[in-house]
Amino acid sequence: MKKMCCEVLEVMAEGLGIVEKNALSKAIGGEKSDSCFRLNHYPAAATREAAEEKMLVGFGEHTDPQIISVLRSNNTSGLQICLSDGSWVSIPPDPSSFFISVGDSLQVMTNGRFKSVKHRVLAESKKSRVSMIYFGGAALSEKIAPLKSLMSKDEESLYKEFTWLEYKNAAYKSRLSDNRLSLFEK
Ligand SMILES: O=C(O)CCC(=O)C(=O)O
Ligand SMILES: [Fe+2]
Repeated sequence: MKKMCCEVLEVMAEGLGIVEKNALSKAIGGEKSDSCFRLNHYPAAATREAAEEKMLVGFGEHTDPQIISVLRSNNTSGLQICLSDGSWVSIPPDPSSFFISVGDSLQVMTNGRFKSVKHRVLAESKKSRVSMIYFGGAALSEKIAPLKSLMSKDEESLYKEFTWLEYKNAAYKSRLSDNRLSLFEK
């Protein structure tokens, strides 16, 4: 999983025109990277009507605080992402693909060029959902800041300086749905 995260981040760095291939991936490639793996289980809604009528939330809306997340489920729907106009879009399950999302830390490292995606899970199916997610995070002491090699002349960081430990502590103290990055915006 870590290798896949690094490869995706290397492609993203290339797409941003950064010369140093591992400029983004080195934060999670090292031994001290604070990455973790999570399994979620969402029991099925009792009936399809219950799922449709009550819009049962299995995992409330949030952004992931780490750099990047890689997810796969047991081919069961439920995951939705929020578009910039506030509408929710269902992500079709795909047993042969990984779903990759940008976390808050990557938003900061790219000074807002990539945005962390707000998502949630609805228990909308009669089938129970199991998902597995690898969260690629930086070392606890690592400064999360825009990459110098990416910033144009006169461009300023949109964020205050903080370490991954500071952000993680703040994120876990806040409510899931809070815009947790706003605490660190300048
Ligand atoms: O279970 C899912 O599909 C998503 C869960 C999630 O967003 C998370 O664990 O951060
Ligand atoms: Fe998430």
